[in-house]
Amino acid sequence: MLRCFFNVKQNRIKMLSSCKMFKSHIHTNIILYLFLCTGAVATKVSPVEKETPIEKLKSELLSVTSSNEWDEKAGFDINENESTVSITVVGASGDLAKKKIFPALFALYYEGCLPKHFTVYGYARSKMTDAELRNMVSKTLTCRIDKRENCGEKMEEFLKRCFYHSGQYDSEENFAQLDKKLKEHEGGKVSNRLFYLSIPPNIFIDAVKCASSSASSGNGWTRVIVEKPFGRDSDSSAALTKALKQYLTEDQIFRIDHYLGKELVENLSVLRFSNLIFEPLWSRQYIRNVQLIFSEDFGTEGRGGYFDHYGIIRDIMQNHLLQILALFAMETPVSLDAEDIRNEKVKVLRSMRPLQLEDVVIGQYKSHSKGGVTYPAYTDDKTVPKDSLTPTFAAAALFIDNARWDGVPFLMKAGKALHNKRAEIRVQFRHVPGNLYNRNFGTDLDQATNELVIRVQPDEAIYLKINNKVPGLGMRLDCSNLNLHYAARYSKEIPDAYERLLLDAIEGERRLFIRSDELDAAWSLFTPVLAELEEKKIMPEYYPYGSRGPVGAHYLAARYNVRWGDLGLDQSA
Ligand SMILES: NC(=O)C1=CN([C@@H]2O[C@H](COP(=O)(O)OP(=O)(O)OC[C@H]3O[C@@H](n4cnc5c(N)ncnc54)[C@H](OP(=O)(O)O)[C@@H]3O)[C@@H](O)[C@H]2O)C=CC1
Ligand SMILES: O=C1O[C@H](COP(=O)(O)O)[C@@H](O)[C@H](O)[C@H]1O
Repeated sequence: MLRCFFNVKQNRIKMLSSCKMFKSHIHTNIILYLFLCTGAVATKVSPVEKETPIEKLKSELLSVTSSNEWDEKAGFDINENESTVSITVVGASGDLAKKKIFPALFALYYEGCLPKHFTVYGYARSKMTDAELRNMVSKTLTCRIDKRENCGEKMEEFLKRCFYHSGQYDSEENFAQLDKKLKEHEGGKVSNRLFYLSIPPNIFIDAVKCASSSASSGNGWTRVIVEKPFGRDSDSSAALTKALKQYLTEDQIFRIDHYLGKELVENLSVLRFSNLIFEPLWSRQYIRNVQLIFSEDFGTEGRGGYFDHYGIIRDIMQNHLLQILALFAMETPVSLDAEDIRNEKVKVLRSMRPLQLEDVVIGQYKSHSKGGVTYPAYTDDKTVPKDSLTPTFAAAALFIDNARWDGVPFLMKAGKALHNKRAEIRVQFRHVPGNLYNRNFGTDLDQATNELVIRVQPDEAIYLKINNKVPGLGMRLDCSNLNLHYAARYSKEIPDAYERLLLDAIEGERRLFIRSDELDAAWSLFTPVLAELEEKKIMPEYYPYGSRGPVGAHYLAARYNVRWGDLGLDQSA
C-alpha cells in the first residue's frame, strides 16, 4: 500500500513537472493530504506502533512540502518568482546548437515548460551580436512547433530572452565576463545555471574548468550537460571522468545520450513492466534473439573529420544501441528513481561478455552511381584520409551471461549510407513447440515465428507479428501485424529527444543521463575489440552507398541461427 503511494507520488512528480498548469504543487500535496486523512481511517493502528504507514506518509508529505529536496526532485520552485535559470549553450555557433539545442529550447518555451524566469546565452569564439544570434536562431529553427498557431509571436518572445557572449573556451576572464552578464539578468534572484557543452571533446575540460571557476557564482544549482563522445576507449573515458570530477560532482554532470530521450526508448520500460503479457516472456525461455538496428541513408556528410577518429562502433553501438540493450534486458528496478534504474542498467552491462573479434563484421561505404547520380565513397570526404579503415558499418553479436539471458544473441547492426533511415528493436520469439500447423499451410512457420518490433524512428510504431488464418473456406495461414502506429493512434506530435532531455536537466531528473559507472561498463565491452581491430588493421568489407550493407552481416547472424528481421519481408503499416 505504502509502496503504491510512493509510486503515485513519483508519477505525479513527473506528470506535474511537465505541465505548467500544475506548478503549484503545494495545492496538490494538500489535496493528497486530505485524501489520506479520509482514506486512512480503515487502517488499523497497532498499540506498539506510534505512527501507521499512512501517518508516516502524511507527515512526509507535509515535511516535504517545505523542503528544498522536494523542489530539486520535482524540478519546480515554490518561490518561482525568486529564482531564475540561465542556460548557456557553449559552442552556440555549431551544428548541434543550431540543429537541436535552440529548437528544443524554443519548443519547451512554446509548450510553457521553461521556468518563469530564464535566460538563454550563446557562448562561442565566433564574433556575434545578440541580434545576430537571434537572427541565427530564428533562421535555423526548424522544429515541430513551426506550423503551430502563434509560432511567430512566441518566437519573438523567446528571442528576447536569448543573448550572446563571445569568448575563448580556455579563458577564465571571458567566462568571468559571461558571469557578470548572467548576474545582471538574474537580478538578485536565486540563480540556477545550466551549461550545455556543445563543443568538440578536446576542449570539454578547458570549458568546464573555466565555467566552474569563473561562471558559476549563481547561488542555486550549477549543472553541466556533456555531449558525447565520452572518450574513445576505457582509459580516455576514465581520464575524462577524472578530469571532470576535479571541477564538478557526479550529480552536476549530465552525460547526454539523446537516444534515451526518444519516445519509443522511454516507452520500452512501460511496455515491458506494465503489460502482463510481455514480462513473463522476457527471457531466454521464449526469446530466440534480440536485434538492435540503426541505419542512415546518408554518409558522414560534414562530420568526416570527427567520424574518422571514432567510427560507427563508438559513434552508435557503444552508446545508443547499448543503452537500448541495457534498458531492454535489465531486471525490474526497485522503483522508477534514477538511481534504481541506473543500478539495474549497470548490473546488466556488467553481466555482459566483452565483444569478441569473431563476433564483429565491419564495413565501409564506397561510391555508387544510381539514376544518373554518383554517391560518394566515405574516403571521398576531404577530411578523411584516403586509406582510412574506419568502419561506417558494423554488425556484432553480444551475450549476457546471466540466468535470464544465457545463450540469447543480442545482435547489433549500425551503418551509414545504407538504403534507408531507421532505428528499431526486433525481438524474435521461439517456435511454438509441437505446432499443429507445422505442415505447409501457406506460411513457412520456420520463418513466421512471433516477432515484436519497436520502431524507434521514423514513423514510430510497436507491432507484433502473429500467424492467423486467411479468411475463407479451407485453411491457409498468413502472418499479420497487430500494430500500434503512433501517427494513427495519437494526434499529438512526438517531442524531440533533446526537448525531453533539456527539460530533465533543468528539473534535475537524472534517469535518462549516463552515470560514470555505466559508462565504464559500456566501454569495457567494446575497448578490447576496438583495440584489436585497429592494431590488426582489419580491412572493412566495402558496400555500395545506398545498399543494405556488407554480406558479412548475414553470415554473422547465420552463425547464431538468426535472420535479420529488417529484410523487407514485414507488412508493417
Ligand atoms: N552535430 C551533431 O549532429 C552531433 C554532435 N554531437 C556532439 O556535440 C558536440 C558539438 O557538435 P557540433 O555542433 O557538431 O560541433 P561543431 O564542430 O560544429 O563545433 C561546435 C563549435 O565549437 C567550436 N569549435 C569547433 N572546433 C573547434 C576547435 N577545434 N577548437 C575550439 N573550438 C572549436 C566552434 O565554435 P567557434 O569557432 O565559434 O568557437 C563550433 O561552432 C560534439 O561533442 C559532438 O561530438 C553529438 C551528437 C550529434
Ligand atoms: O549521435 C549521433 O546520432 C546521429 C543520429 O541521431 P538521430 O537522432 O538522427 O537518429 C548520427 O547521425 C551521428 O552520427 C551520431 O553522432
